[in-house]
Amino acid sequence: MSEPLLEVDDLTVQYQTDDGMLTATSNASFSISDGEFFGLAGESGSGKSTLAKAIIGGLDDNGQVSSGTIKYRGEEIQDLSDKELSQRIRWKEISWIPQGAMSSLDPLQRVSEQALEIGNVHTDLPDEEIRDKLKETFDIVGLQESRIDDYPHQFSGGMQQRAIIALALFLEPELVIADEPTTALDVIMQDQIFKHLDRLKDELDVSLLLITHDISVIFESCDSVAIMHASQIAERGTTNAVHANPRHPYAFMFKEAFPDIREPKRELEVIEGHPPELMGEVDFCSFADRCPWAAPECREGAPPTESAGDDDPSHVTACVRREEAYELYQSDTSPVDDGSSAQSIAQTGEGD
Ligand SMILES: Nc1ncnc2c1ncn2[C@@H]1O[C@H](COP(=O)(O)OP(=O)(O)OP(=O)(O)O)[C@@H](O)[C@H]1O
Repeated sequence: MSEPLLEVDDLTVQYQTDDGMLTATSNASFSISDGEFFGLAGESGSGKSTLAKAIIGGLDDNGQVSSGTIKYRGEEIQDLSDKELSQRIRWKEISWIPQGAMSSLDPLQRVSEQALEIGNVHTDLPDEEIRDKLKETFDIVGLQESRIDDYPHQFSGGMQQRAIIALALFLEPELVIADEPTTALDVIMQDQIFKHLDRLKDELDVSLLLITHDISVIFESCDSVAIMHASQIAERGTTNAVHANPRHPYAFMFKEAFPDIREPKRELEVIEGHPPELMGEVDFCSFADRCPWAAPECREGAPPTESAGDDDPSHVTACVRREEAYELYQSDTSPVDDGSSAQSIAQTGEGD
């Protein structure tokens, strides 16, 4: 099998705070292949943006990769200097659409001028070639080539977002990291953006790391998915396997918290409680306090990441009760409560 494009292995990222070390990402592992669309989902504060920033070398000054590796085409890049990352990796190999990117467009500069600035820093290409590349990408994201010299305010919100995607793509990177690229847009605009992302897959063979709190978007547009809760990857695998057969309580409850076009209309799940404060090492399941099925061992060590037990070898979950939790959940949410509900098991301690 060919080497993955990006391989994140056992990655822990921490921030120095006044109260000590905060762990934002704990022992995260996943890989992305050429042309693969990979979705990273989880609620706010789960560590998604931190992972993205660690990959691109854009952590805040108080952040650090404490352990683990990030390999790009087999080369470890987590310790590269900012200069090396800028010269060799950023924009040309991996580009990044940060959260709130719409405000990152400079209102005083034409989009083409912003592209020239990026192109001049990261490549030796002549200006005319940079402009040509931008025109080609404008076309792919559904903007008229003639509009590369417009100012951002001459575009609608959805068009601005597509201009940002064009800026992330025009140097033909292998991997685009898009952090909540459609959050500020209405549903129709979101839909248009995702149609254009599909074209990227077909026409450019680019890989995508799509970060969003909205897992329904990932189920519609990605090949694989990882679901994060409070620094830990709870579950990951192909989108089809995780959609059909979620094993981690956070994975299935989170899935049920969003509408799903593949399924009949239903009430949306509400996940009670809040993620814990993660000071120091996360040597327990970070979902245990919110999980109705938590067993004592969930708090006695970080749960090992193990096969979810289906046909997808990449489908893994970090739950010690992975074999029974979903059945417990279903019996709990079924209309007839026969006394074996998850809540009653959690309350009586039976079944542990
Ligand atoms: N510079 C920082 N200093 C201290 N803590 C930080 C810093 N940046 C992020 N954090 C903390 O790290 C944790 C993970 O944050 P992160 O932004 O990576 O999560 P996220 O899943 O991307 O959330 P969101 O979708 O809201 O951006 C949170 O507890 C957050 O408060």
